[in-house]
Amino acid sequence: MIEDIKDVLIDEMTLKERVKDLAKELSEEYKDKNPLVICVLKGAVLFMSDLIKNMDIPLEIDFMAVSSYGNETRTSGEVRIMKDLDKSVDGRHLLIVEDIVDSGLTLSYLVKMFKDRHTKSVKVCSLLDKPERRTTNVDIHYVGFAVPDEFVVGYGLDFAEKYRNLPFIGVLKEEIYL
Ligand SMILES: O=P(O)(O)OC[C@H]1O[C@H](OP(=O)(O)OP(=O)(O)O)[C@H](O)[C@@H]1O
Ligand code: HPA
Ligand SMILES: [Mg+2]
Repeated sequence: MIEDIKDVLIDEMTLKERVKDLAKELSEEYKDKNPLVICVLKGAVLFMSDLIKNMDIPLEIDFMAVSSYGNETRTSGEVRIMKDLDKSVDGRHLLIVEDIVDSGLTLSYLVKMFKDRHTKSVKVCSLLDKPERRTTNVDIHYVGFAVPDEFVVGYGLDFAEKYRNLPFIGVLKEEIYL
């Protein structure tokens, strides 16, 4: 797989350090709120796991699967709920954990949906933010790293379900997807 990577954007050590810093900030913000921390599958699964391991506060977790990219490198423009939450969000402080915000479509859809479900608060933590690609405005309260307008993979992020298990964030060679 490494031969498909044009360059390593964020290495494993840098990821680990930044995730620890984010976890510290979030622990402060949510120490008395028993947040429901929602992992947006599949891409956020590695980030979520490392993040909550470093959060030394009471919290609960749940999972949501949405899909908008399928096997492409551009959003389909349509967000599909593939798996909804198991738990009620009524009166809860929600923290949505994402791997990347690109066009903003996925997240804006989720935030609106949760705000309509009588939550106490809804905030967002995304490992990556790709501001150059934004087409739908959405607040991201905690960001790991801003990335350039390149298709990135690794640490949970995929292209056609591949590369999620790379331990770093890398830029995929164009010839792989063009
Ligand atoms: O800001 P957007 O343009 O909506 O892109 C961001 C979304 O796209 C990816 O999900 P994908 O649809 O690839 O599903 P996956 O997490 O299972 O890979 C990524 O995990 C985000 O959820
Ligand atoms: N990589 C992987 N999945 C994505 C990306 C990306 O750069 N942008 C939106 N979903
Ligand atoms: Mg994906």
